[in-house]
Amino acid sequence: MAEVLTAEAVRDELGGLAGWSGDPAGIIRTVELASFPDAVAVVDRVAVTAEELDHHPDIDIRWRTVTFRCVTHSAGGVTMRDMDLARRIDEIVEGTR
Ligand SMILES: C[C@H](O)[C@H](O)[C@H]1CNC2=NC(N)=NC(=O)C2=N1
Repeated sequence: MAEVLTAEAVRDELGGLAGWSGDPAGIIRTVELASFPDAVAVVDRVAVTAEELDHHPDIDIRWRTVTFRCVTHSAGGVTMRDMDLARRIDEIVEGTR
């Protein structure tokens, strides 16, 4: 099972993930899309990737603002699987804009 990262390791990893913040309890990024359908489309693409990875973010949609939170629930904290998922979410968001 993936190991929970230390606070220092999370800080280091977040240095390479623009727009993400957080700590070993979870990392989050909020993005604003052009419209509600665009926001839902991003979430739909993230859903496909999450199924591929068998790793799923917590997602909050408010009109055209989407917040993704990544934490490995089974491990009780943030692991490298969350960093990998965050990078994949970034690719999807940037590809939608
Ligand atoms: C059986 C399956 O691997 C697990 O239930 C997965 C699914 N997706 C998951 N996603 C996240 N973020 N944390 C988990 O612990 C998790 N567990």
